[in-house]
Amino acid sequence: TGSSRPQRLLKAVQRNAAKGDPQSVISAIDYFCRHSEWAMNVGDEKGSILDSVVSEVSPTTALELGTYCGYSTVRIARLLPPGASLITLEFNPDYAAVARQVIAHSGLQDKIHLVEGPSGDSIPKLKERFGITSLDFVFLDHWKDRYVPDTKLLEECGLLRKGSVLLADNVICPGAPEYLDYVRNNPRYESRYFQSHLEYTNVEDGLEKSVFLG
Ligand SMILES: Nc1ncnc2c1ncn2CCCCCNC(=O)c1cc(-c2ccc(F)cc2)cc(O)c1O
Ligand SMILES: [Mg+2]
Repeated sequence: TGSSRPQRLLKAVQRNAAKGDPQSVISAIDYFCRHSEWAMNVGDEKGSILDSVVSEVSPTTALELGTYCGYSTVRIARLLPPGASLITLEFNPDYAAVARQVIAHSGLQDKIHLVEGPSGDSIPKLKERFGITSLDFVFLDHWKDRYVPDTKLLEECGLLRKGSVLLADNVICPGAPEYLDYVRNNPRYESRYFQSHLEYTNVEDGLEKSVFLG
Protein backbone atom coordinates (compact mmCIF):
# COMPACT_ATOMS: atom_id res chain seq x y z
CA THR A 1 0.00 0.00 0.00
CA GLY A 2 1.09 3.58 -0.54
CA SER A 3 2.24 6.27 1.85
CA SER A 4 -0.14 8.43 3.86
CA ARG A 5 -0.37 12.25 3.69
CA PRO A 6 1.36 12.61 7.08
CA GLN A 7 4.18 10.36 5.82
CA ARG A 8 4.55 12.50 2.66
CA LEU A 9 4.56 15.63 4.83
CA LEU A 10 7.32 14.10 6.98
CA LYS A 11 9.39 13.32 3.85
CA ALA A 12 9.04 16.96 2.78
CA VAL A 13 10.36 18.07 6.19
CA GLN A 14 13.28 15.62 6.09
CA ARG A 15 14.16 16.78 2.55
CA ASN A 16 13.67 20.53 2.88
CA ALA A 17 14.20 21.54 6.52
CA ALA A 18 17.52 21.91 8.32
CA LYS A 19 17.90 19.58 11.30
CA GLY A 20 17.68 21.50 14.58
CA ASP A 21 16.05 24.52 12.93
CA PRO A 22 12.39 24.80 14.05
CA GLN A 23 11.58 27.71 11.73
CA SER A 24 12.73 25.73 8.68
CA VAL A 25 10.51 22.82 9.77
CA ILE A 26 7.52 25.19 10.01
CA SER A 27 8.31 26.75 6.60
CA ALA A 28 8.79 23.33 4.95
CA ILE A 29 5.36 22.16 6.18
CA ASP A 30 3.66 25.38 5.08
CA TYR A 31 5.30 25.12 1.64
CA PHE A 32 4.22 21.46 1.30
CA CYS A 33 0.62 22.30 2.29
CA ARG A 34 0.40 25.27 -0.09
CA HIS A 35 2.10 23.68 -3.11
CA SER A 36 1.63 19.90 -2.76
CA GLU A 37 -1.15 18.72 -0.41
CA TRP A 38 -3.45 20.57 1.97
CA ALA A 39 -3.18 19.26 5.56
CA MET A 40 -4.96 20.27 8.78
CA ASN A 41 -2.06 22.11 10.44
CA VAL A 42 -2.97 25.41 12.12
CA GLY A 43 -0.94 27.03 9.31
CA ASP A 44 1.00 30.27 8.97
CA GLU A 45 -1.81 32.84 9.27
CA LYS A 46 -3.48 31.42 12.39
CA GLY A 47 0.02 30.30 13.46
CA SER A 48 1.08 33.94 13.79
CA ILE A 49 -1.83 34.55 16.18
CA LEU A 50 -0.85 31.39 18.11
CA ASP A 51 2.72 32.71 18.30
CA SER A 52 1.61 36.06 19.71
CA VAL A 53 -0.56 34.45 22.41
CA VAL A 54 2.18 31.96 23.41
CA SER A 55 4.75 34.77 23.56
CA GLU A 56 2.41 36.91 25.70
CA VAL A 57 1.66 34.03 28.13
CA SER A 58 5.24 32.68 28.08
CA PRO A 59 3.98 29.46 29.69
CA THR A 60 6.09 27.27 32.00
CA THR A 61 3.63 24.39 31.48
CA ALA A 62 1.64 24.12 28.23
CA LEU A 63 -0.78 21.48 26.92
CA GLU A 64 -1.80 20.78 23.32
CA LEU A 65 -4.83 18.63 22.49
CA GLY A 66 -4.37 17.09 19.04
CA THR A 67 -0.76 16.81 17.84
CA TYR A 68 -1.41 15.64 14.26
CA CYS A 69 2.00 15.99 12.51
CA GLY A 70 3.52 18.24 15.16
CA TYR A 71 3.37 21.56 13.28
CA SER A 72 1.76 23.58 16.10
CA THR A 73 3.76 21.52 18.61
CA VAL A 74 6.97 22.91 17.08
CA ARG A 75 5.45 26.41 16.76
CA ILE A 76 4.62 26.48 20.48
CA ALA A 77 7.78 24.74 21.77
CA ARG A 78 10.14 27.09 19.88
CA LEU A 79 8.71 30.03 21.87
CA LEU A 80 8.81 28.46 25.36
CA PRO A 81 11.09 30.02 27.99
CA PRO A 82 14.08 27.94 29.21
CA GLY A 83 13.00 25.02 31.43
CA ALA A 84 9.39 25.18 30.23
CA SER A 85 7.67 22.17 28.64
CA LEU A 86 4.80 21.29 26.33
CA ILE A 87 2.65 18.17 26.75
CA THR A 88 0.84 17.16 23.56
CA LEU A 89 -1.91 14.53 23.34
CA GLU A 90 -2.61 12.55 20.16
CA PHE A 91 -5.28 9.87 19.72
CA ASN A 92 -4.09 8.49 16.37
CA PRO A 93 -0.91 6.35 16.58
CA ASP A 94 -0.01 6.96 12.91
CA TYR A 95 -0.16 10.74 13.44
CA ALA A 96 1.87 10.36 16.66
CA ALA A 97 4.59 8.35 14.87
CA VAL A 98 4.99 11.08 12.22
CA ALA A 99 4.86 13.86 14.83
CA ARG A 100 7.70 12.29 16.86
CA GLN A 101 9.92 12.42 13.77
CA VAL A 102 8.93 15.99 12.85
CA ILE A 103 9.64 17.05 16.45
CA ALA A 104 13.01 15.23 16.39
CA HIS A 105 13.94 17.00 13.15
CA SER A 106 13.21 20.37 14.81
CA GLY A 107 15.53 19.54 17.74
CA LEU A 108 12.88 20.54 20.29
CA GLN A 109 12.22 17.01 21.63
CA ASP A 110 13.63 17.85 25.09
CA LYS A 111 10.87 20.44 25.63
CA ILE A 112 8.03 18.18 24.43
CA HIS A 113 6.19 15.18 25.93
CA LEU A 114 3.96 13.43 23.38
CA VAL A 115 1.31 11.18 24.96
CA GLU A 116 -0.68 8.77 22.76
CA GLY A 117 -4.30 8.00 23.58
CA PRO A 118 -7.69 9.64 24.00
CA SER A 119 -7.49 13.03 25.70
CA GLY A 120 -10.30 11.99 28.05
CA ASP A 121 -8.07 9.25 29.45
CA SER A 122 -4.79 11.24 29.52
CA ILE A 123 -5.97 14.50 31.12
CA PRO A 124 -6.81 12.99 34.56
CA LYS A 125 -3.31 11.45 34.72
CA LEU A 126 -1.30 14.59 33.85
CA LYS A 127 -0.70 15.80 37.41
CA GLU A 128 0.76 12.54 38.71
CA ARG A 129 2.56 11.67 35.45
CA PHE A 130 4.31 15.03 34.92
CA GLY A 131 4.29 16.45 38.44
CA ILE A 132 2.41 19.57 37.40
CA THR A 133 0.02 21.54 39.59
CA SER A 134 -1.64 23.64 36.87
CA LEU A 135 -1.45 24.60 33.19
CA ASP A 136 -0.50 28.10 32.04
CA PHE A 137 -1.59 27.57 28.42
CA VAL A 138 -3.80 25.06 26.53
CA PHE A 139 -4.11 24.82 22.72
CA LEU A 140 -7.27 22.93 21.67
CA ASP A 141 -6.99 21.44 18.18
CA HIS A 142 -8.39 17.89 18.39
CA TRP A 143 -11.90 16.56 17.70
CA LYS A 144 -14.14 19.62 17.82
CA ASP A 145 -16.82 17.81 19.84
CA ARG A 146 -14.21 17.11 22.52
CA TYR A 147 -13.48 20.80 23.21
CA VAL A 148 -16.29 21.21 25.78
CA PRO A 149 -15.96 17.88 27.63
CA ASP A 150 -12.17 18.25 27.83
CA THR A 151 -12.39 21.86 29.06
CA LYS A 152 -14.77 20.70 31.80
CA LEU A 153 -12.37 17.85 32.59
CA LEU A 154 -9.43 20.28 32.89
CA GLU A 155 -11.51 22.31 35.38
CA GLU A 156 -12.57 19.23 37.35
CA CYS A 157 -8.98 17.94 37.55
CA GLY A 158 -7.85 21.28 39.02
CA LEU A 159 -5.52 21.86 36.07
CA LEU A 160 -6.69 25.45 35.45
CA ARG A 161 -5.75 28.35 37.74
CA LYS A 162 -6.70 32.05 37.72
CA GLY A 163 -5.17 33.35 34.49
CA SER A 164 -4.79 30.05 32.60
CA VAL A 165 -5.20 30.75 28.89
CA LEU A 166 -7.13 28.45 26.52
CA LEU A 167 -6.71 28.98 22.77
CA ALA A 168 -9.03 26.97 20.49
CA ASP A 169 -8.50 26.38 16.76
CA ASN A 170 -11.29 25.96 14.19
CA VAL A 171 -14.10 27.60 16.11
CA ILE A 172 -15.69 28.58 12.74
CA CYS A 173 -14.41 25.86 10.35
CA PRO A 174 -15.08 22.96 10.91
CA GLY A 175 -16.66 24.80 13.86
CA ALA A 176 -17.07 24.29 17.58
CA PRO A 177 -20.42 26.00 18.31
CA GLU A 178 -21.00 24.32 21.68
CA TYR A 179 -17.50 25.39 22.79
CA LEU A 180 -18.09 29.03 21.77
CA ASP A 181 -21.37 28.90 23.67
CA TYR A 182 -19.67 27.42 26.72
CA VAL A 183 -16.77 29.87 27.08
CA ARG A 184 -18.66 32.99 25.94
CA ASN A 185 -21.60 32.51 28.32
CA ASN A 186 -19.61 31.32 31.31
CA PRO A 187 -18.73 33.91 33.99
CA ARG A 188 -15.55 31.97 34.78
CA TYR A 189 -14.05 32.80 31.37
CA GLU A 190 -13.12 36.05 29.62
CA SER A 191 -13.24 35.24 25.86
CA ARG A 192 -12.06 36.98 22.70
CA TYR A 193 -12.32 35.91 19.03
CA PHE A 194 -9.37 36.34 16.62
CA GLN A 195 -10.71 36.29 13.08
CA SER A 196 -8.52 34.56 10.48
CA HIS A 197 -8.81 31.93 7.75
CA LEU A 198 -8.78 28.16 7.50
CA GLU A 199 -5.17 27.07 6.99
CA TYR A 200 -3.91 27.60 3.41
CA THR A 201 -7.34 28.83 2.18
CA ASN A 202 -9.47 31.99 2.16
CA VAL A 203 -12.35 30.29 3.98
CA GLU A 204 -13.20 32.08 7.24
CA ASP A 205 -11.97 30.52 10.46
CA GLY A 206 -10.56 31.85 13.71
CA LEU A 207 -9.14 31.22 17.16
CA GLU A 208 -10.99 31.79 20.44
CA LYS A 209 -8.81 32.91 23.35
CA SER A 210 -10.37 32.33 26.79
CA VAL A 211 -8.80 33.30 30.11
CA PHE A 212 -9.93 31.23 33.12
CA LEU A 213 -10.87 33.59 35.95
CA GLY A 214 -10.71 30.99 38.74
N1 LIG B 1 -10.17 12.24 22.13
C1 LIG B 1 -9.11 12.69 21.37
N2 LIG B 1 -8.02 13.18 21.97
C2 LIG B 1 -7.00 13.64 21.21
N3 LIG B 1 -6.99 13.61 19.86
C3 LIG B 1 -8.06 13.12 19.25
C4 LIG B 1 -9.17 12.66 19.95
N4 LIG B 1 -10.08 12.25 19.06
C5 LIG B 1 -9.57 12.45 17.85
N5 LIG B 1 -8.36 12.94 17.94
C6 LIG B 1 -7.46 13.18 16.82
C7 LIG B 1 -7.64 14.60 16.30
C8 LIG B 1 -8.44 14.60 15.01
C9 LIG B 1 -8.13 15.80 14.14
C10 LIG B 1 -8.69 17.09 14.76
N6 LIG B 1 -8.59 18.25 13.85
C11 LIG B 1 -9.51 18.44 12.87
O1 LIG B 1 -10.43 17.65 12.72
C12 LIG B 1 -9.35 19.61 11.94
C13 LIG B 1 -10.05 19.59 10.74
C14 LIG B 1 -9.92 20.66 9.82
C15 LIG B 1 -10.67 20.64 8.53
C16 LIG B 1 -11.23 21.82 8.03
C17 LIG B 1 -11.93 21.81 6.82
C18 LIG B 1 -12.07 20.63 6.13
F1 LIG B 1 -12.74 20.62 4.95
C19 LIG B 1 -11.53 19.44 6.61
C20 LIG B 1 -10.84 19.45 7.81
C21 LIG B 1 -9.06 21.73 10.10
C22 LIG B 1 -8.36 21.74 11.31
O2 LIG B 1 -7.52 22.77 11.62
C23 LIG B 1 -8.50 20.69 12.23
O3 LIG B 1 -7.81 20.77 13.40
MG1 LIG C 1 -7.03 22.76 13.67
